[in-house]
Amino acid sequence: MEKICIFGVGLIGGSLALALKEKSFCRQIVGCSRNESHLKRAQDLGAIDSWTLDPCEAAKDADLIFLATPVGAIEAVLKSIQGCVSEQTIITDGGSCKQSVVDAAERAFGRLPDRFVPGHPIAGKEKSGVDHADAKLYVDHKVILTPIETTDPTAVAAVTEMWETCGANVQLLNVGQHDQVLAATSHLPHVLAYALVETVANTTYVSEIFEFAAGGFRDSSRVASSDPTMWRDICEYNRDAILEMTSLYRDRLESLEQLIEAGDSDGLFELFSRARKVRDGRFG
Ligand SMILES: NC(=O)c1ccc[n+]([C@@H]2O[C@H](COP(=O)([O-])OP(=O)(O)OC[C@H]3O[C@@H](n4cnc5c(N)ncnc54)[C@H](O)[C@@H]3O)[C@@H](O)[C@H]2O)c1
Ligand SMILES: O=C(O)C(=O)C[C@]1(C(=O)O)C=C[C@@H](O)C=C1
Repeated sequence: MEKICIFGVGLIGGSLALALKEKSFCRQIVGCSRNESHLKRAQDLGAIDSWTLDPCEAAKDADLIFLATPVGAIEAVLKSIQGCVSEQTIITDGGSCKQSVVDAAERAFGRLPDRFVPGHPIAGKEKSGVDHADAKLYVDHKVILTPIETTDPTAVAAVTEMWETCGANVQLLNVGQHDQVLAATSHLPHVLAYALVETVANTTYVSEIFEFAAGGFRDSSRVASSDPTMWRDICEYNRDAILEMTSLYRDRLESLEQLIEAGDSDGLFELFSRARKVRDGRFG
């Protein structure tokens, strides 16, 4: 490819840029966002060759555009390039929920462009910004693409090749499946981690709790250090699937509370053993 354009050169966009540069996947990578200092930093770190604050300037002549802003900004970005992007240009994204991105693209273009390939790398960190970008972030991680019936298969193949160049394994899912599965595996754990830290932060012994916290609290709360804008947007744009999971979780927590309250040691042992078996069976 000649030119790749990345909107939002933070952790996800910056990591993609670094990986593609390492493999010489394209001749030039152009960054675009609203924040000049982020773009300058991305250029200093060697993630992008050049940058502009003008979306049309960035998108013009691009072979591929990657959207790596928070999901709530995707519609505005698409609207800003809608009149200046070639029909041949492949557009893809890394947003954490997919129905909202498909809806945003339909609103921006009037219909989902055939060469728009919704995507989501299942890799990341609780740190955001290009300073935390890493060329190896996607190695041996899955990337989910959620094309619809009208998506051009050659665009899907090109996006697949791009991710495989970064060392990722690409899999296809439909949009609804993606949003439900990710609500369970990623969005619920983040909501729980934020709630856990909020719970602890409002207890009397908060300073002692942080002082004496070892692996348990650190591991369970790690993702509460994630970017609040990103997670605000995900909760807004995958609302229904997340609420379904929080409701199931609340029921399970209540059953657990009842077992503890009743001193039901057999019940507790069975529940913990079942959960451990399920987790060990998949993650070892
Ligand atoms: N962080 C993760 O672990 C992770 C993993 C997979 C997918 N994602 C998704 O990737 C996307 C980016 O996340 P990130 O962690 O790289 O965030 P980040 O904060 O590191 O980077 C986001 C970038 O977008 C830019 N930006 C914000 N609003 C913009 C706008 N209106 N127009 C143009 N640029 C704008 C910011 O300047 C920033 O450089 C999000 O949609 C997120 O849901 C994140
Ligand atoms: O490892 C982490 O810190 C992450 O939060 C990564 C993680 C996840 O939940 O697994 C976060 C959001 C994504 O959209 C994909 C990956």
